[in-house]
Amino acid sequence: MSHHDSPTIETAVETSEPPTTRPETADRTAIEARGLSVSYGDEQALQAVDLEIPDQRVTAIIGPSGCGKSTFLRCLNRMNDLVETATVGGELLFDGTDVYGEAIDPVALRRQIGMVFQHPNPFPKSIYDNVAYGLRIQGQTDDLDGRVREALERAALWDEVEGQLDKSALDLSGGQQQRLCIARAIAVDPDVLLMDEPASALDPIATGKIEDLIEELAADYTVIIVTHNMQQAARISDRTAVFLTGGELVEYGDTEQIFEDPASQRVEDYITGKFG
Ligand SMILES: Nc1ncnc2c1ncn2[C@@H]1O[C@H](COP(=O)(O)OP(=O)(O)OP(=O)(O)O)[C@@H](O)[C@H]1O
Repeated sequence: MSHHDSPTIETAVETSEPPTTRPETADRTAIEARGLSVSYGDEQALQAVDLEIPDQRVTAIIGPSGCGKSTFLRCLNRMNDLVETATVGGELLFDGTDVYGEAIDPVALRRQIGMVFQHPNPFPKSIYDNVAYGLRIQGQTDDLDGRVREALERAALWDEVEGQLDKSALDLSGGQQQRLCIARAIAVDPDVLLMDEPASALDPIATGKIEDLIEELAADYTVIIVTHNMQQAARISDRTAVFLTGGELVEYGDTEQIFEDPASQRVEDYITGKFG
């Protein structure tokens, strides 16, 4: 731990505004990693990560390319199961239950821990059918219209698509497609939303809408976002975890503290753009 004599670190971000206005209630832990390690074959991608992620907050995962951000995210809903060479060690608890324990059904887990990807990936179906998809699979078809509408409202898309739900999802703009993917993810009422660079393929206006939406979603969901964009992490997250090369979690804390007064010199160098 290094200490700074002067608080005047020139960071690349503007952090004078508090990132959220949500009431500060005692944080409940939604996800806890204890010594979580991941390797792909011989290559270690995460090194014994200890991390407690609070419920109903936005947690940002930042760090340079290849530092294991996506790997960490993909552990949380066991997407790494789909990578043959991946081995996972240590412990990962979701609401106190071992995510890699025998009692866990990965399909059921992914219903509780939804995911939104970098590039919007709606199905080549209507707007309605995209949102209804998971609900139909789960047999939750009573008041389907109402549920579809509610998900679109929560994803801040309803006003733009009302009256045209039969239109193909592929005819929407990129930003609308991403909000549709968020609607599709929240329609099945998950607890956690994982977002892997959800705005990096979007223009600034569409990005702003996604950022506003993410802050709103944290009222109901635990949101974990991987981003390359430090200003974005500073704007929308409550907590920030900084991973550095080799899959090491170097620092984790309140976003304001991480950006204004990081404990680690390496994190300060990364945030101020000295590398990465
Ligand atoms: N499916 C895979 N098979 C083998 N190696 C992988 C696989 N996925 C990731 N890796 C390796 O694991 C390390 C961490 O990758 P990961 O994608 O988690 O990093 P990241 O921080 O998300 O990177 P980026 O910011 O570039 O998306 C990298 O060295 C990467 O090459």
